[in-house]
Amino acid sequence: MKMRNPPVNSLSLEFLTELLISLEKLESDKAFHAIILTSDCPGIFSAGLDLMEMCGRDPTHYAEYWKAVQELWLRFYLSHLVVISAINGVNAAGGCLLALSCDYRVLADNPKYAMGLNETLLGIIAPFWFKDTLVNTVGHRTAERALQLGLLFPPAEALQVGMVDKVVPEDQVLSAARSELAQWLAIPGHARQLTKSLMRKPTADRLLKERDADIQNFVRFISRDAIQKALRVYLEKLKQKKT
Ligand SMILES: CCCCCC/C=C/CC(=O)SCCNC(=O)CCNC(=O)[C@H](O)C(C)(C)COP(=O)(O)OP(=O)(O)OC[C@H]1O[C@@H](n2cnc3c(N)ncnc32)[C@H](O)[C@@H]1OP(=O)(O)O
Repeated sequence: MKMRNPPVNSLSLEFLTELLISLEKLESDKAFHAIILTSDCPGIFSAGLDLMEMCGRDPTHYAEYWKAVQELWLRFYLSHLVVISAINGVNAAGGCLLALSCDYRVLADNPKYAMGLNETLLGIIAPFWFKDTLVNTVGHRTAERALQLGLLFPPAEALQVGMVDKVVPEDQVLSAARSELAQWLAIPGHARQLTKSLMRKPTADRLLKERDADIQNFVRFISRDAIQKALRVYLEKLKQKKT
């Protein structure tokens, strides 16, 4: 599955919906057993959630958007397919969450390709299920430091903390993901799927139980004047970087 939403694969509502439909199609076709998730945007895996979806819109839109974000995470996190990410670019916040929801992560060895949950740098907060997904991957202490500081880890550090499983030269990201896949596909499917569910269901259930409250909380938070201002300032900084 190659993500293509130029220029930065930001996860707009439309793009989230496309990803969701693609995933559902693959999951419902018995011929498919695995997905390699990668990017078609040079140098960028994903810039995360689309800030334009969270800025200057009305509460109904925020609620619709957040429901789609939740849905995509739940589907990827609990997918019965083997999902491996071949991370071939910088990967921030919501994009990093997508990669963390995969079963295995291969990252291209380029110092520019940092990844992490950098929400605090924008003046916003990673929701509890972003946090849980990170804790499940790197452990509590590393996650606590990474989340508070909004750290984006370059490849060597991402490997060291366990945010990714393998770092390989850039031209080998896909082949390394394919080689890894062979090992996962050699395991009896039902045993692997049930084990995945056993490991992940408690984390997903936390959100499933509180889904509506989580949406309301997001809408309240993102609608605050101070948060809207912080997002506008951040977007403006991104634009000024060019001049
Ligand atoms: C309880 C409440 C909880 C609230 C939780 C909300 C959770 C949010 C999670 C998120 O995912 S927030 C998004 C975090 N993402 C980032 O911080 C990444 C921002 N982007 C970048 O750092 C850079 O763009 C890049 C990815 C490193 C790429 O750099 P590059 O120099 O190649 O491109 P740019 O010139 O910066 O960007 C091109 C173009 O795209 C726009 N853009 C970039 N990122 C986003 C984005 N996330 N959403 C929307 N638009 C984005 C950027 O503004 C440029 O636009 P222009 O019109 O061409 O100037």
